[in-house]
Amino acid sequence: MHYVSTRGAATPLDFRAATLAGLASDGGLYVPEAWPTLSKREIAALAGLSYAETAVWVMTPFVGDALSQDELRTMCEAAYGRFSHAAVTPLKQLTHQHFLLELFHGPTLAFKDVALQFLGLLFERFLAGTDTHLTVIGATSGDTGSAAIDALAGRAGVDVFMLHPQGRVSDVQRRQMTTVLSPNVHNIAIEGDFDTAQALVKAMFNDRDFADRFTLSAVNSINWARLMAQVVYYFYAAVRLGAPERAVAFSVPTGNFGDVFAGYVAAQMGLPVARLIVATNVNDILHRALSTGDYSSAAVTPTAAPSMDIQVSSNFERLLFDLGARDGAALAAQMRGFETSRAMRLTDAHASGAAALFTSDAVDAADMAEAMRWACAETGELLDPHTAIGFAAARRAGLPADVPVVTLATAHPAKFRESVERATGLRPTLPNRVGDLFQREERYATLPATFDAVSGYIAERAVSAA
Ligand SMILES: Cc1ncc(COP(=O)(O)O)c(C=O)c1O
Ligand SMILES: N[C@@H](CCOP(=O)(O)O)C(=O)O
Repeated sequence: MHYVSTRGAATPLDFRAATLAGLASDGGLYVPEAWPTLSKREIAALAGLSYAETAVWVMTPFVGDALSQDELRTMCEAAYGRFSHAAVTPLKQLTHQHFLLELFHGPTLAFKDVALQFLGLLFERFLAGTDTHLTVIGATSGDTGSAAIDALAGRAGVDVFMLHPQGRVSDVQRRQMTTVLSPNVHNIAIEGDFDTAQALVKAMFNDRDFADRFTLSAVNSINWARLMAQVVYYFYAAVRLGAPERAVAFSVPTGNFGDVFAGYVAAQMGLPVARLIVATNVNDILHRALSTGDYSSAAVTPTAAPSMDIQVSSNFERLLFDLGARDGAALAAQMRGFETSRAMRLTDAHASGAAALFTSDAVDAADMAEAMRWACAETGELLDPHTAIGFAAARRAGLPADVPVVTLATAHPAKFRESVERATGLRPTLPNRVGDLFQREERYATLPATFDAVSGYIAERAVSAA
């Protein structure tokens, strides 16, 4: 399997090289040269398999010969062995039609652990026996950062520099990052929003001298391996609800469009997906794009669902590439225009292709709180603000009653205790596994949101390849 860039100009890479590279050298994102498919019989055979074994079968076609199947199995067992629930991502039924897929039983209590526990092991495996030292740079609106740090802290051959928007993540999210004091972990609070942090990360990748000097790599969903590992839980949930004989809909709280793009990949692989509901908060660029064709970015509004406070959704580029006949040169021109004007209109092919699978909705603060109250009163479940947005969109999507609708529960409610308590009157308790988070020492730098400040800080601390 080879990976091509959405902007068409970078050399195609195999799985190992694409994983280590993160972003393509032409500024695009890697996608498989073609979607592998699973037959109906192969999908049916996933029923009853453990999560780790499901992951082996879903990821094998993407990995190609970069790992033997036994190696892949050992890595999946180790990654998912760290989850606190035997099912890894359990399904919970809320009503006749609605289900929650709980993705927050990993070490840092959000869905990012599902991919990052695996990615940490992949980096270790691919670096073993080489003298390469990776400088991982990432941007987080709260959850990717802690999951990546948990997966990479103390690992040989890797330093991680994680940028978060100062004051715009919850206190639990911040502490999960800043209390990890391993020498290879470097937290940076930037004086700006998540979009600015993500743009700085991309700018450092696009500075080829800098990228080569420090052997940059990515843990955000710009890294294909992240998305590949997220495809697995769509299969895992759907076969439990009757796939491949029955189509299942998913409602996905969305910011950077990575999680829901993984659902799109599952559908391309042959999973019968009735609908993908893209649920945003008031930072609704994706809802506007999918409902009106207007992909134009406004200033980010801070909300109670801070991990989705995003107005430039990096993985949307992957969808545009696939729906636009994989014309990298045309997309590169379109993306350059967007980078200058922060505005873009979807083509007819983009709009009609997206409409075939995606529905979208933007959920405001009042409707989010109402979804939390309803779930608590009627089902006894405490939803975190992101999950509540997905659930609100799922309930008002109006899908036929015989279509099961699975809302991805992307974070544990205790990560957002204040918001949950405000809506429901109940304060979720932090699971024991996060321990004495509020007693630990914090360490992070605060920097202006400029390329020079951040790249200079990294250059002083990262290991140079030269
Ligand atoms: C808890 C939570 N829910 C939803 C999202 C949105 O996911 P994505 O960025 O993949 O669209 C994020 C951030 O990525 C998150 O941390
Ligand atoms: N919500 C994310 C933002 C980064 O998304 P990613 O999936 O591209 O890593 C976060 O919590 O950091």
